[in-house]
Amino acid sequence: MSGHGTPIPMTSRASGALTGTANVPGDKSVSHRSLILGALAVGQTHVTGLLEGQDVLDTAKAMAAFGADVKRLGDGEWTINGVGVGGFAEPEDVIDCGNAGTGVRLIMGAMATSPINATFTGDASLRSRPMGRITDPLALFGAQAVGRANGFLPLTMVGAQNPMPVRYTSPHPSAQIKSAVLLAGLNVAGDTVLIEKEKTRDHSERMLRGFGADVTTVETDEGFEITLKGQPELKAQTIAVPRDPSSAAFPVCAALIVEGSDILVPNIGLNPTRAGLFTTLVEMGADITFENEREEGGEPVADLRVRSSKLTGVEVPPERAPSMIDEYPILSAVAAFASGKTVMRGVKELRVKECDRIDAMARGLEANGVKIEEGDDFLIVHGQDGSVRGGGTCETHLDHRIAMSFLCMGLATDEAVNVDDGGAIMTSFPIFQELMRNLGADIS
Ligand SMILES: O=C(O)C1=C[C@@H](OP(=O)(O)O)[C@@H](O)[C@H](O)C1
Ligand SMILES: C=C(OP(=O)(O)O)C(=O)O
Repeated sequence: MSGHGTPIPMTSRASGALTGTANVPGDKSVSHRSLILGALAVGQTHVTGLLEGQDVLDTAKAMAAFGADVKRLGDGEWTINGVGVGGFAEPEDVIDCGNAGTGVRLIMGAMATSPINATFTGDASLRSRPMGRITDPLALFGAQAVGRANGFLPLTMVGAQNPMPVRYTSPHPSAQIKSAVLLAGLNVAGDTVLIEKEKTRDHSERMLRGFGADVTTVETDEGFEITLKGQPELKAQTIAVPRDPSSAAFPVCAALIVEGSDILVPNIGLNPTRAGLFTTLVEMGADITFENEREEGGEPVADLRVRSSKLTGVEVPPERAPSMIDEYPILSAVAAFASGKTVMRGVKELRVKECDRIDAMARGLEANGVKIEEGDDFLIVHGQDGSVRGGGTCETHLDHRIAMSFLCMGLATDEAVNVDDGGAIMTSFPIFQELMRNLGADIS
């Protein structure tokens, strides 16, 4: 688990052209959901391409603790023999979700409508992230969260004895809130309805349908209204996890800023609720081509060919934020090399991720000679037109995306860029350093 070991300082230096193929790991969101839905299904779910990052491994362990039979057959290949909706057993020990907000929040939802109790914890980062956004809607089903006065982990979820279906309007644009409510609704007779004002990633809806649940989405004046019919029998599935666009973002952005680069990033999931970064990069003048566009397992997929490019700052439309929420750190790093300002507004959700990502990016960029402006829900990066000083040490606060963003930035700065701790990279992209070095990146 990240955050419990000794810090791992890392450094990146100006590198020659990046070339070759970047085979990034499986999608983290789809991997968590494959394990959780597999555990709630009847029969054996077979998964290939599962991300074996620590976040997902912690979810696999948790599903075993709730009674599913979870087995690793080989690299990324897993089976889950599920217990069926309503079949979760009470775990004998604390569920430690490590660094994973998605893991803990979705699992809390999945168990909240069963008459069992479970105690959840995580690392220092996860123990400082808000859980009220999940425990509040789960309380409407009849589940109770008991724990610290500030609502942070550790906490015990006391599952509802007689759960009631819920109609809930999410106060934040969050797929984790939506997913927790829908997963809780599985074990409740009647319709559970979740309304979101802005569309967030829809992997839960797609995968629930794939497992046989009745889930409908309609657009109304209030936003997107998602209805799940309770107590379905979920049927085990065969799942090929697409590769993670949020991980692809790092080699893609590195290739854009390192002169002469030309790389291929195959098989990337391009679900429109996830692909906002690529739209933004193309608007900035990025030379990205989407080759072999196709559908795999119900998700759009393409191979990305990326060549280094001269970029111009843009104003990112705030309504695009949910579709690229995890990509603002790497976009901020790339924006430092553009000409002109890149304006990112409507991004206050960044303040409650593995760390306060607006603050972490702002401080790290300043330490490397980049001018920024920041506010409660915005960050503006003043592009240095291709020449960024570097030379700074960036604090990563147990946040994988902050670490990888600054390490990519350092591949094109005048002086080396240091991060104080790259340990958290293991949570989502365990082969990051090896993959980047194979492309020619100087990261040590
Ligand atoms: O549902 C998911 O798989 C995720 C949802 C997002 O979080 P929020 O729901 O908090 O926006 C995202 O940041 C996270 O990396 C994965
Ligand atoms: C925010 C992230 O993950 P989580 O919320 O699952 O910790 C992320 O991976 O960028």
